[in-house]
Amino acid sequence: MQIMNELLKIKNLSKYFGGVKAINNFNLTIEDGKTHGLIGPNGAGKTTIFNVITGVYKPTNGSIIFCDKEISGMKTFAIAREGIGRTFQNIKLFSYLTVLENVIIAGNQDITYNMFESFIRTIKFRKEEKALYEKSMKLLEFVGLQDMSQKRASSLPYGHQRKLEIARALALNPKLLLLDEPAAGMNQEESKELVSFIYRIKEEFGLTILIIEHHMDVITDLCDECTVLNFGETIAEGSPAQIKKDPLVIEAYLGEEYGC
Ligand SMILES: Nc1ncnc2c1ncn2[C@@H]1O[C@H](COP(=O)(O)OP(=O)(O)OP(=O)(O)O)[C@@H](O)[C@H]1O
Repeated sequence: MQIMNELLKIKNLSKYFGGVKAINNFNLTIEDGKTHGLIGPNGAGKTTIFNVITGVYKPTNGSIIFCDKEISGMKTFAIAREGIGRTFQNIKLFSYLTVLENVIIAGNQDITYNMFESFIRTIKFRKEEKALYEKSMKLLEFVGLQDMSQKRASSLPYGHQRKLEIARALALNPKLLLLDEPAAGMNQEESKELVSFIYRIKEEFGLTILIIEHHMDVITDLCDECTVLNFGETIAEGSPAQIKKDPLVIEAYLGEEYGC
């Protein structure tokens, strides 16, 4: 029997905002190399799960083990350094900086020189700056934005801003990538293109992916497994084909047209 590595293990996770139980006793295991979908109606708690995993919120209860290490309660930058990158439902970029500067800032964790070394421009400083520039340009090339490297981030069309956000997440050298509704606002053709793009990223960077998405076609095409949430609790888990047949999921989320 093949033994898979558990990259992420969430145990009995809860996050309450006053009386609102945004997540209640949530459990999830993702094996290395898999793509896992997180779906459910608006307000089900999906983004809160991303925010707790990435340290934006401290959990009320529970544990998050990433690469055999407890990360719940750690600061956001420390969690990113452990190897978790993310994109946001509402794109978050430094809109007044250039496309290249946005990626360079995200990749800053590779830098080891100190302020004095940068002030006198030591060989170490110049070497690391060059490496960071080259890495950032390579990432931009990978996502197809190399010709726009000097443009302001805010001037890019929406689809390109999404790709820039992914390049920024990749600059962190993640093992796990969290994608929050990457196909939001896309038509069917654009979402198909996004699916191929995500497959390409996965292969090139050897990533494991947790994705929140309302487009069921994207979930079906990409995910090995999915978890369906409603009111902060898991109502179903399984392959996309299994959950599409689940009466609870049809009732709470998908509606009758998905029922098989
Ligand atoms: N900072 C906060 N303060 C208070 N309540 C919050 C906060 N963040 C989220 N919530 C509440 O937690 C619940 C889950 O919200 P969350 O944004 O995680 O849902 P979601 O499944 O991501 O929804 P959507 O699909 O609309 O993005 C909602 O009731 C929301 O109002």
